[in-house]
Amino acid sequence: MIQVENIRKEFELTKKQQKENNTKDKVALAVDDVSFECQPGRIFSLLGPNGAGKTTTLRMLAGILKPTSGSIRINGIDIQKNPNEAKKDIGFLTGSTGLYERLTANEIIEYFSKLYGVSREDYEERKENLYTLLGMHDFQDKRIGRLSTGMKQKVSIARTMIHDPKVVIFDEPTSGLDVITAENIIKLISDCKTQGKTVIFSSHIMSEVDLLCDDLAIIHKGTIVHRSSMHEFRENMQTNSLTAEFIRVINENN
Ligand SMILES: Nc1ncnc2c1ncn2[C@@H]1O[C@H](COP(=O)(O)OP(=O)(O)OP(=O)(O)O)[C@@H](O)[C@H]1O
Repeated sequence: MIQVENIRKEFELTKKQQKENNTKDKVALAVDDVSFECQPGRIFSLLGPNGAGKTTTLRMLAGILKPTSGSIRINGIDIQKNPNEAKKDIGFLTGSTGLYERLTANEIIEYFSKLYGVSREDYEERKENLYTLLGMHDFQDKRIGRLSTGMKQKVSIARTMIHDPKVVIFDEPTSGLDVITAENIIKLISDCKTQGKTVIFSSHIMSEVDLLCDDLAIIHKGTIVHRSSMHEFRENMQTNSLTAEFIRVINENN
């Protein structure tokens, strides 16, 4: 379970950033008073246009960024008070997940499984399942530096899942992937739900959200402008498609 209460994130702007953003403000407010809950066995989608605050929010949930104010609890554990404990339960996938270019996929997956204290038996079994699902056997011994963007994304996903986290946070999980791999990621996310994990992912692809999610929040300019179950969202639509409805909600809050 993820419980988010009134989180806010201000970034201090450098002189250069002030110039680039054409502002005299010393801080930029990226996330403003955001609250929501993600339940185990359900998939929550954080939707929003570019620059809405999705990545910033997810990075705070994963304990990588500190909120300026507000609180986040992962399975009841306050991530700011007990970061190490809370992070044991989290798998976080982001486009900027760093991979050591000189290591192979196998070396990276093994390294992270040891870091999380995964037993040899569990490691072998999970690795085999993930490699099969993601189609990773062919390049498992190649150095990361020689892999394509999509292959690197697969290694990042396997790395995120090797310790079998109870809470899974995916920042635009299918971005940059071919349709076959994207389908496999969708299957992986849906399997997480079956296994009773708490899943949150960010996206701006409505078809993906439609396929997967149980609950959604739409974020715009750092603020939550809609929050409901997917069922309620569909029931109350004022337009004839999910994409049109997403755009309508955004425009209404411009
Ligand atoms: N380190 C930073 N310093 C200053 N401003 C930042 C920083 N990181 C993000 N921002 C600003 O915070 C806002 C939210 O950014 P964020 O990356 O969370 O958006 P997003 O919804 O993930 O966008 P996208 O869909 O384009 O990835 C943007 O206005 C962005 O410019």
